Amino acid sequence: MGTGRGPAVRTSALSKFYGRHVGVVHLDLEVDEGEVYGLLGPNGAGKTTTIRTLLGLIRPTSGSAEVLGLPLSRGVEIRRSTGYLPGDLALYDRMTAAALLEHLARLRGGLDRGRMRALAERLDLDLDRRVRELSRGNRQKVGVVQAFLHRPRLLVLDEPTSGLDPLVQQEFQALVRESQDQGATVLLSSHVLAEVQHLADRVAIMDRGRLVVVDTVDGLREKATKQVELDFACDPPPALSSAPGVREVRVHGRTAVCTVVGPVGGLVSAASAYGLVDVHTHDPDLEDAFFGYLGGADHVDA
Ligand SMILES: Nc1ncnc2c1ncn2[C@@H]1O[C@H](COP(=O)(O)OP(=O)(O)OP(=O)(O)O)[C@@H](O)[C@H]1O
Repeated sequence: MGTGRGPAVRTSALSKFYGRHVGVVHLDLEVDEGEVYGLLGPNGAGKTTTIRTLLGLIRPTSGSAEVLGLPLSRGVEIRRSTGYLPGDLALYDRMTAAALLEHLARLRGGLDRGRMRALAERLDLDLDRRVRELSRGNRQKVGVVQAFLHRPRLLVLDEPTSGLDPLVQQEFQALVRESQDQGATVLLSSHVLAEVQHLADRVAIMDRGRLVVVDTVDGLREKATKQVELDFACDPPPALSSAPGVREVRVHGRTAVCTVVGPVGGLVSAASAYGLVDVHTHDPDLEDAFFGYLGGADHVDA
């Protein structure tokens, strides 16, 4: 949840069309200062368009937004106070990682060499290699270091863990948490639902340029569908399909697999009158919420 310090990002009816093509439509977002906010959605949902618009890198077709209290027309100042990791990271590749990071830091007004070395060490990045010699994941680490290096008030991270191995992803998550502890706001776009689930206070789900829902991770979880497996001593009773929250029942021998929204208590007490032997539930993750909200649409390829 937010900290009540007011929004770090606020958009009002923000729309971006690329000619006739939809980028984002009528977007009303509010990210509180100090919160980690997840932007989730399938390919083409408009996450990158939203991010690039907020940083003043592309102009909205209509609507307005404020980032750190500044209107989008003050993009240079917005970018100076922001650590931005683009999804399509392109780096000067003739320099060593250290030289490139020093160069980028100077453009922002100064380099904390100790912090650069510490971040590189945590992410296991060799600063002395030329960028073009680095693997894709190691280049991504250079992108992560440059985003966090100047301890920005706002971090905007577009698909940040793409290409990072699981250990480095854990370190990245620790970095996000530390930044939040130090007061930073973090806007994080991702296809990796598990990553957002562990980091985000709130999540916005986008689809085809539109905001589908904004909720806390717990709120999404409550509304998500979950699978409940009920084992019976004899054939499962047909009455299960009319129990509270049950959306679907599939029967395999003496087991009924029920798709349920909300608490499972009603289903379990209905089942207990019919020789219920055992219950297994699978805790829903955001993937279930995601599919629930998008109606299980098959265009979702997250
Ligand atoms: N430069 C452009 N010209 C035309 N259409 C564009 C351009 N950039 C983005 N779009 C379109 O805008 C829509 C939103 O794209 P965007 O890149 O913002 O989505 P995304 O959620 O970041 O997707 P992904 O997860 O694939 O990166 C898509 O339909 C895309 O085709």
